[in-house]
Amino acid sequence: MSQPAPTGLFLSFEGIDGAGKSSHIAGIAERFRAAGREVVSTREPGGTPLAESLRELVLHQAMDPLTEALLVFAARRDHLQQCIEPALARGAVVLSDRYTDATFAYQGGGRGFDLALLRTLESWVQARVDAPGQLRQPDLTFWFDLAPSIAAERLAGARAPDRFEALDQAFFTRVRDGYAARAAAEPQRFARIEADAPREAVAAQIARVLEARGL
Ligand SMILES: Nc1ncnc2c1ncn2[C@@H]1O[C@H](COP(=O)(O)OP(=O)(O)O)[C@@H](O)[C@H]1O
Ligand SMILES: Cc1cn([C@H]2C[C@H](O)[C@@H](COP(=O)(O)OP(=O)(O)O)O2)c(=O)[nH]c1=O
Repeated sequence: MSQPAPTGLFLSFEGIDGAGKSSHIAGIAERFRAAGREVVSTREPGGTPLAESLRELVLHQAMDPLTEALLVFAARRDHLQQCIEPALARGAVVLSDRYTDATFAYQGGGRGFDLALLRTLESWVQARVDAPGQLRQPDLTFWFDLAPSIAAERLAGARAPDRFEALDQAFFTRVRDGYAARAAAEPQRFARIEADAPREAVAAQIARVLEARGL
């Protein structure tokens, strides 16, 4: 008798720069490993050698908004094909520090790039081979929501800013609005985390979301 296909799980972590998402991913990975799951921790742009090269360009080279959008989607395509899809097919838990919601928030909201064109790129890049007509989207997205003024205070002096982190609070207000619009459009997929809470309280919110979903 053939075995049923393993069930992978795809979680993404989103929010403006400095919202605190990277601080919690290792703990979540540990939770799933302790439950016996294979965990693949990855990030966007990045997650494969080619996509990491594209990340360097996107974060550090000046370019026009269309070039930026095409590069983040090119990186995502390679990441999906080389890393995410094989991991999900093995039944692994994939934890991705950012995914496509970041493109809608940063390139769409922040840069003001045409959302219809982003949706077209999304439909090309994320088309599923195993499920025709469906796009590869996370099963659950944690949105670390935080006022841009607090994020800026956290990041001040914490690390050298890249092309995005150097932008002003008006940019991050538009990025936050971009996330809010994506969350409103897909409320079942999104879990909004009040990220201005202390670290332990943020971790407790995350644990409650996972428990509520039986994860
Ligand atoms: N809940 C929190 N309260 C205060 N500072 C935090 C909190 N979570 C993270 N930080 C700090 O804020 C900065 C940004 O956190 P980080 O996890 O790198 O954010 P992100 O990955 O969302 O950009 C780091 O210096 C981190 O130590
Ligand atoms: C995935 C993605 C990221 N970005 C931006 C958001 C972030 O500013 C940056 C990636 O940085 P981030 O993942 O926050 O890494 P770090 O915490 O190490 O700085 O890339 C986009 O503009 N579009 C995208 O599609």
